[in-house]
Amino acid sequence: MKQVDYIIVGCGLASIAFCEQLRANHKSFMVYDDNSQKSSLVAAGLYNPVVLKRFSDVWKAKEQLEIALPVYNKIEADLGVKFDHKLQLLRRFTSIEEQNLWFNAADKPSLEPYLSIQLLKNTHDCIDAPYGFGEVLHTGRLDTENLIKSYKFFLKEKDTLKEEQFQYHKLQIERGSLKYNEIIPKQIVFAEGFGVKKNPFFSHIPLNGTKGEVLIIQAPDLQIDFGVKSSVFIIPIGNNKYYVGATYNWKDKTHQPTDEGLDELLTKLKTFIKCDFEVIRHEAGIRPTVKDRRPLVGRHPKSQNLYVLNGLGTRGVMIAPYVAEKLFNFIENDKPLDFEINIERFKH
Ligand SMILES: Cc1cc2nc3c(=O)[nH]c(=O)nc-3n(C[C@H](O)[C@H](O)[C@H](O)COP(=O)(O)OP(=O)(O)OC[C@H]3O[C@@H](n4cnc5c(N)ncnc54)[C@H](O)[C@@H]3O)c2cc1C
Repeated sequence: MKQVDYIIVGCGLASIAFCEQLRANHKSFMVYDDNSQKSSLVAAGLYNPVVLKRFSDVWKAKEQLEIALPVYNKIEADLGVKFDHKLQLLRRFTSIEEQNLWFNAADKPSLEPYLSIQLLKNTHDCIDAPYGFGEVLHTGRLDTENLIKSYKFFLKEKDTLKEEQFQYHKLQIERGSLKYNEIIPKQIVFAEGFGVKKNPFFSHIPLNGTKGEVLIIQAPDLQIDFGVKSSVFIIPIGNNKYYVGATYNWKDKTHQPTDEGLDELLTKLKTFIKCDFEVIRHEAGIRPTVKDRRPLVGRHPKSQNLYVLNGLGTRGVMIAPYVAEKLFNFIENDKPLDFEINIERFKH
């Protein structure tokens, strides 16, 4: 038998952020991951404090970035791997009206630090952008695939990762004590993303799930070192490769990439990219989205030592460290959870 402070189910962005809380506070833990969900792996990993469709601010963007970036930078330092890449991000305008909306938004105090008031002209032959671009400031890309692979390796070396399915029916709960196979944890945090749908303890939480498909393309003539947001994102990832994404599908909950997804991405991409390219990867994942667009964090209504950390939606990179800190302080320091992230907000 092995006693640990925590079991964590899942090894995506939510789990990694919570593990970092545990490491910082000298708690022992064991992580289970079965590779059943792909959201964190296929994510573009962008962190960007502005909703670029409507030019509005992202919920608690400043606070989240202030917490998130030091967490990722600490992991980089501890693991000796670089994941956080600063990225210049340009919003392609499609009309004069859109340019005007941008400059109006840039006047708002909450957006002023993030929207440059310079109109950038297009100087690249391979891009069609007659109305130019606006630059979003303080943006970057977390290489989530590299982060997760490296983090799993790091956990494995410390014998704190089991690459297997957590089987809910094997969890024994007796008079408040937990036992799972040979592990006796004080608490369990479930961070399974869309996989929580199979979790009998938290299957009631209102997680919708939104499938997203993405492409990696090879485009030697494109030669850009900045990201462009138009009807889709195109983001340079090195060696003439670019990440293109993403689709939003609320009905299909499978992980398979589809012909429809491919068509949609290519059609949108070709509206503003004018050079040849080759698709070298096509992938899909399910974002753990929630109707009110807020995370799902909290304690099981009956079993006091079971917790959930989920609902990171379309912005897991920025939100994960923020909610992980909130959950840790709730469990260990009795700090109440904000109503807007607490699963109790859905109690009737
Ligand atoms: C196409 C796409 C693009 C995106 N782009 C961005 C972006 O640019 N920026 C951004 O911030 N966010 C982006 N996101 C959203 C982001 O990916 C999510 O918010 C985030 O990854 C959710 O992380 P998670 O850890 O909650 O869930 P997941 O990443 O789904 O991780 C859950 C983990 O739990 C494991 N698991 C589940 N059940 C079990 C079980 N029973 N036993 C063991 N393990 C289990 C799974 O294998 C998985 O590893 C994107 C998502 C998609 C799909």
